[in-house]
Order: sequence, then structure tokens, then C-alpha cells
Amino acid sequence: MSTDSRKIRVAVRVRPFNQRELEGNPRNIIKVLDKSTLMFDPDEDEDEFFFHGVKQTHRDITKRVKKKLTMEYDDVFDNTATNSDIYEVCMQPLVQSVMNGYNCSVFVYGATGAGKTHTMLGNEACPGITFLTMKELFRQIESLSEVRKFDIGISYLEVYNELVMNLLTKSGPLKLREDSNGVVVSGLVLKQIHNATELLELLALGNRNRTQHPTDANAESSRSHAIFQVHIRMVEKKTGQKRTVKLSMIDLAGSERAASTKGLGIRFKEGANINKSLLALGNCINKLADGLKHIPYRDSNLTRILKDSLGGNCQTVMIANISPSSLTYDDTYNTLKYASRAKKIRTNVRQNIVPSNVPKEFLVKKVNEQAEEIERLKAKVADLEEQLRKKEQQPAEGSPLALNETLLNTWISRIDSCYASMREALQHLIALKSKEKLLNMRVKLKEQAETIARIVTLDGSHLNEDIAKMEAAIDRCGKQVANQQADKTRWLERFRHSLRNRNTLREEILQTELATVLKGYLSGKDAEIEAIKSTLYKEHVLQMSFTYAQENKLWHNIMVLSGDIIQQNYLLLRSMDRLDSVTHDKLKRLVKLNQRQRGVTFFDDDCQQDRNEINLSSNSIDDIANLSDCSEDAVDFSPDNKSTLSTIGGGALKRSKLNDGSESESDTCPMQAESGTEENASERNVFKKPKIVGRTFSFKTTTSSGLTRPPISRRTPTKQAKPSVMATASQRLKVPRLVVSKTKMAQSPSGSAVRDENKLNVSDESCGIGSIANSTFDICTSKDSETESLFSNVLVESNVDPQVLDKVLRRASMKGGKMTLSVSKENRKKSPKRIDPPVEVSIMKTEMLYLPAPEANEISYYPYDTFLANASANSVINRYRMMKAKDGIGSTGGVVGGGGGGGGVGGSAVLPKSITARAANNNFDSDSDRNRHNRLMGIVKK
Ligand SMILES: Nc1ncnc2c1ncn2[C@@H]1O[C@H](COP(=O)(O)OP(=O)(O)OP(=O)(O)O)[C@@H](O)[C@H]1O
Repeated sequence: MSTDSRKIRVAVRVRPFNQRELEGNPRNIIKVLDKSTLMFDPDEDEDEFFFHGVKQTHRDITKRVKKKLTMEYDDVFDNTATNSDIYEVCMQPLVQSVMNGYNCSVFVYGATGAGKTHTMLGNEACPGITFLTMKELFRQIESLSEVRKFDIGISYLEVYNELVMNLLTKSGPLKLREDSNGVVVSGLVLKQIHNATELLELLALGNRNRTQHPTDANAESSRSHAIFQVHIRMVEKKTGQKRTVKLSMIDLAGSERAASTKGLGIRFKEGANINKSLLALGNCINKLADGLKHIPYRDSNLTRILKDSLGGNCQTVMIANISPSSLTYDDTYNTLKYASRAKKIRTNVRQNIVPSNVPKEFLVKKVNEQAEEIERLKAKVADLEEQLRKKEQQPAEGSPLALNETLLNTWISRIDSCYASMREALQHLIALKSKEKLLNMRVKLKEQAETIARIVTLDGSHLNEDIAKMEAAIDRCGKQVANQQADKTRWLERFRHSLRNRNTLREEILQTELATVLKGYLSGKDAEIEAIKSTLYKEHVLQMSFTYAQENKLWHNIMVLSGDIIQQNYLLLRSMDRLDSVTHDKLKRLVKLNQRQRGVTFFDDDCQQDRNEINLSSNSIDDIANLSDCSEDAVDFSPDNKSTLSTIGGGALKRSKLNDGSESESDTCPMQAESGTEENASERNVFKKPKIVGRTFSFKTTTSSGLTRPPISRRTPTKQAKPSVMATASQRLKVPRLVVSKTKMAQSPSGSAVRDENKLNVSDESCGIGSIANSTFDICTSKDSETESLFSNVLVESNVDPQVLDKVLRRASMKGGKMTLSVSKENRKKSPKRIDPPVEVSIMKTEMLYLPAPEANEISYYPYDTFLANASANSVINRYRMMKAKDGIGSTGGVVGGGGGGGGVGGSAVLPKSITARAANNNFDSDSDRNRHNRLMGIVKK
């Protein structure tokens, strides 16, 4: 139901001079200028006056100065206008509104004898607007009778001396009350009419009952306010929609001053009441015109009845009747002023639709339709808002930001394509290497089997045949390896080519203004490559482990069967007393070997050379399983690259099984091949597997050149006060170290005592495994919480029986900067009390945790997830926009959060600033904060 705000339509009707006025030769004070304008108190038309033939222009100073007020209204009717004219202009539109369901009202205002009743009721020859309106109303009702059902009831009231009377029944006074529909006259019974003729009869009846007294101004002066109301109820036959409307036609009593009526006694009193109600009406009109909220409708019964018409849900027309005679100068002037004020009043009009008789189904349907409409509009609004938001976010075409984004997208697609080709080459290369390693391992295992087959044969009849089969299988493996060499070389070349492209691209990017943003993206791409590599390594190791496990199972069965046969033969020979000393010795050695396998094996220094030989052999099982020679580490961690673009920690740690750092494979690592200068190689950080000195638990860092590297603790911003240490640290890979809490003198191969703080001396052979158990080692000499976190996930490898080792590992714990390896009493009982040769234990895996590098040339390590999240082109663009917004682009340190190393890893910008900042200060509120930080920053080295 729409509500419309409309002004009151104000018309002014000027009646002709009546007989009395004409007799008094009055002056015309109204000059109608056009259909909406009149002039009040115009100049008089004067005859030209000539004196001695000369026109006299001087004014008659005895005459009053005229007001000459030009006033504008909606309609102005001069003295020639008929009631029909008034009806057509003012009332016909109202009739249409009534039929559309709007309340309407019209009231005539003016001094006594101004023509109000004439306008409203007229006479037989000239019917008033009430009759004409009702006639038209009935005509329209007739034409709509097919689709609507109408009920029409009328009431005719008068307000006389503040009393409300029913003119049709001459009963009263009636009381007024207000309900939701507005002001209602209590006990008012509507008279039903069916045509305009019936109306005329009722109007005549009502007028006869109306209080009238002759005044000086009007012989038939109406001394009351007459209110004629038509109540129409319309019901749509099809839908049941109901409308109830009210048309009010009000003939007000004369607004003249009491003096003009020259009334005395009762006349004076009624005049005072008339003026009181009209004064209240005037107040209401004034306040409504001023837009005030409180309107004093209750000041009089007239204003209470007119409340709807003036300020409610009603289309209202006010017809101000005036006399042109100068005799009513003041009354006319007041009427015009009121009319002008009333022009400013606005009413809120709405259709009075009451769907009370509508079927329920229809209402449900309507409600559903409207609910759908609301949802549709809501979705549309949301859609439009989203479009608007996007549009606002989009940089204007041609703006520097838009241009830079175009450039950024170009760079991103170049980077994507470069890394895609690198990824493809890497995947093929690693797959080929993995296959080659697997084949080599099979060859090795078959050779071992061949050796055993030559020994374990029943009569030698099938030996040659079996050996030939094995040889053929070995040959086939060898051929497969040879066949894929060409492929391997091709993919290696492509990989190297893509690496060169990447390096060139990096150099180019560094020259651009977008370097700061793109460095982070590049790092993310490096992380992707690293992640792919890790996945492929994992698959390779799983495959190798499976093959190895199958082989072990076979060997286990062979050993069980062999042991059974040997036992039986031994007992047989002994019972026959045929056991010679040589066989007996062999059996004793076998038993001893078997015992050693169950216990812990210690290697003497004498074994070191053999061990090295094993490790150096490209055919060793360990080496075959190791794919680390496909690593890109050497490239990423060369000093040169540190100063440009750092990569993530995939290459942070390279563990070599070689003491001298040389590669065991004939084909060098592709990554190393790119940047593998000798100098770089010497700087490469290699976790060297420890030399075994007695029962030494050793762990130290060396360079590949064999030089012992000074222990490097993780650099943190809090250590920036030590520039000498930091300068070294920033150039090198940060490697944690274990330091023995009570350093003992280790035995060198030559027997001389060597002090090595990086080794844990457990040479007390009386302890055996028990010495490892419950041992506590300090983590780094300078204990600090950060170094501790470096070792938060330590795995230990040993030559101890895997089952025992496993039990030890399960009890390896870290607490307060100490690492404790412990076995339960139960396990210790099972373990041999004394073990010879010595235990070899080395750190296999640690969880390496690094903080972001605070300086441009620092290497930083970030978790894959962080980089992968950062690797999307969108995120780069978003970051770029963010930076642009902060005006930080182009500045070296503007992007990077925390340490602010612009030349470092841009990826750190994705870290929560609070964390990086606190990390930079090494200032964590709690352990959980530190752990959270470590999780964000950590990389598990595998
Ligand atoms: N436009 C008109 N044309 C011809 N005669 C008119 C016109 N207006 C009024 N008259 C005549 O003027 C006389 C007074 O008019 P009317 O009774 O309508 O005045 P009124 O404003 O109703 O006065 P009151 O307030 O005292 O009732 C009537 O005889 C009426 O016929």
C-alpha cells in the first residue's frame, strides 16, 4: 500500500456582487489575473483629468494606498464561474481518487454570504458540487457494478455551538471519539442511498434541519458547520479485495468577524463559537503549514472532525469563497490569507484497501509472492552491492596502478611458465633416477644372491643354470639402466636449461620496480618445486623400503632354514663323533656372529676405512636409496645467491654420508651442476656423519672440504649486538649442534687424547647400551630457548639393533635445553650388559626452525604452507595493492614484516606482523606463543 504526500488543493472563487453590494457602489477589491492568480486590492481605474488641456498626473492624496497583493492558488475562479466549472476542475479528480480507494474531502471557507453554501449545494437551476459529485460517483458505480459491489451510506451532520447534530434525523448531540480509522461520530447511522435523486432529497431534508439565521450579510446565513459524508464500501468481486473510502464535503459557517454580523445575545454567542472553531481551524492550518508535529485538532469539534481532511490520509480540496466587494475587505483579506497558508499543508494519502474477505488461499499466495519478490530484490541488492564494491576496488583503467598490475601479470605468467617447465623436467629426472637406483639395488641384491648360490648348492648340477639365470637378470637390469641414460641426459639438460632460465628471470626481476613483490612470488614457486621434490623422494624411499623389506624377509627365511639344517648336522656329527675342529670353529664363529647381530655393534676406528669404502661405493644399498644428489641445495645456498634471492629451507641442510664431501655418483647433482663452483662447494654445509671414536656419540658440522666449521647457532635479532658472529652466521647455513654436557677426552685412532666438544664420549665400555640410556646431553653450549627449539624433534640413528634403537628413540625427550635418551629397566635387562664394538649414534633428523632473516643478505626459511599460500598470483597482486595503498612499493624494506628485510624473503610479509615483530625481539609472551611461532616458521628437514 503506497503512501503519497500531497498538498491540499486550494481554489478561490469570487462571487458576483449581490444586490446589496451593488446598491452601496462598492469598489472591486479582487482582480482575477488568470486561472491561478488574483490581485487583492488593485488600483482603481481612474478617469483621466485634464486642466486647461493638460493631463494632470498628480495623485489624489485623500485616497488610501492600495495593497495590490498578487496571490497565487491552485485555481482561481472569477465571478463568471459556475458550480459546474468548480466541479470539473476541483471535484472530478477527487471522484476518481475516491473510486481508487482514497479518502477525499472538500471544504468551503469564507465569510458569511461569500457563496459557500451556493458552491456546495447550489440550487435547482445551478446544482452545487455535492450533487454534481454524487451524480458522477453514481455514474462510475454503475459502470463498475460488474466487477465491484458497492455499498453507499451518507451522513449529514452539523456542528453548532460545539455540538454535533445529525441533520438527517435531527438528533443529537452526538459524541466524537477516535479509533484506528480516525474520528468517528458515536451513534451515527448512515443512510443508504442508491442514486443521486435520493441524495437530493436527503440534502434538502438536512438543509431544512440546519441552523440558519438571517444576518446583515446573508438573509439565509448558515450558523453552523455542515458536514456531509459519503461512506463507500467497494468489494472486488473477483478477488474479494475490499476498499472503504470516505468523501467529506464540509460547508463551514461564515468566518466573518462578529462585528460584521452585528449579532447580539444568542447570535453573538453562536458567532463567538463559530469564531472559536474557525480560530482552531486557523491554528491547525497554520501549524500544518509550518510542518509542526503537534496539531491542536482537539481544540474544537470542527477540527476534530476535519482532522482526517487536513492532516491525515486524505486528498483535500479547499475552496475559499470571497466577495469582490470592498465592504467585506477585511473578511476577504483574511480568507485569502488562510487560503495561502492552507496551500502549504501536505497530507499523506494512501489507498484504503482492506482485504478482509479475501480467501485465505489468495492471501497465502500473495504473501508467498511478496516473500519471493523480497528475496529476489534482496539478492539483486546484494549483487549490485558486490558489483559496486568490485568496481570500487578495481583501479581505474589507465591509472599507474592498473598499468603496474598489467606488468605484474605479465611477470607472473613468465614466472609460471618458467617454473612449469622446471617442474616437468624435475619430475621426469627424479623418476628416471629413482628407477635407476631401484634397478641398481636389484642388481646388487642379485649379485649377493649369486654369491650365496655358489656356496649353497646341493650337488652342483643346477648351479650353472641358476647362475646363468641370475646373470641374465643382472644383465637385463643393466640394459634397462643403460637404455634410460639417453632419456636421463635429455631431461637433465632440460632441467639445467630451466634452471638457467629461472636464474636469468630472477636477475631481470631484480631490475624491475616490482622486485619486492615478485621476490615473494618466486620464493613461493621455489617452495612448490621443493615440495614436489620431497613428494617424489618420499615415493622413492617407500619403493626402496618395500623392495628391501621383501629381500630381508627372504633372507630371514633362508637363515631360519639354514640354522635348522646346521643344528641338525651339528648334532649328527657330534653324536657320530665326526665333528672336526675346523667345522667346530666355523660353527662357533657363526654362533658368535649371530649373537652380535642381536646385540649392539660397535665399530672401531679400524673399521672406518671399510665403512668409508662402503659409503663411497655407488653400489652400496644406502647410496642407492639416496636421491639427495638430485637436490637443488647447492644452488640455493651458495653465497652469491644469498645476496639475491633466497630460497626456502629445502637446501638448508644437506647430510652426506661422506667424510670428504665428495659425490659418490658419477653424474653430479643437477642443481649443483648449475652453481657448483668449487668455492661454493667448499662453502656448502654438509652434515658429516661422524667418525667413530671408541663408543663415541658424535655429531658435528663440517664443510665438504673437510674443514671443521665452527658451531653456528641460529641467528636471532637479539644477537645483533655481536656483529662478528653474525657476519659469519649470515654467510653460512645455520646448523644446530649437540654439545656434551661433561666433555670427556675422546680416543683418537692413534690413541692420543683429542678434545672434541662436538662429540659425546661414551667410551666407558662397561656401560654398553646402558650408557646411552638415561644419558643427558646439553643442546649447544650457550643454552638459549631458540636453540632448544631447533632440536625439538630429534631422531637418532645407530648401528644398534633396530628394535632396541626403536625403544631408545621412543624415549628420547627434550626438556629444559637437554636431550635425554632413555630406555626402561625392562629394555635394559634385555639389552646386553656389555657391548663390543662401540655404539655409533648419529643425529638423523632434526626439526630445523629458523626465524626470518632480518637483513637483506640473510637466508630465511619458511614453511612450505606459507609459501604455497603465497605462491598464488592473486595473493601477489593483492599484496601489491596493499603495498600500493600503503605507498610502500619500491622501498626495500617496506613489504617485509617483522625483520623488514626487503632484500630477503618477501614471503615473510605473509606472516602475522605481531608474530614476526615479537620474533624479531625474541620476545614471546608464553610457550604457546613460541610454539605457534615455531610452527609458522619451522621446516621439518627430511
Ligand atoms: N457565485 C454565485 N453566483 C450567484 N449567486 C451567488 C454566488 N455565490 C453566492 N451567491 C448568492 O449569494 C447569497 C449568499 O450566498 P451563500 O448563502 O452561499 O453564502 P454563504 O457563504 O453560505 O453564507 P453563510 O455563511 O452566511 O451561510 C445567496 O443568495 C447566493 O445565491
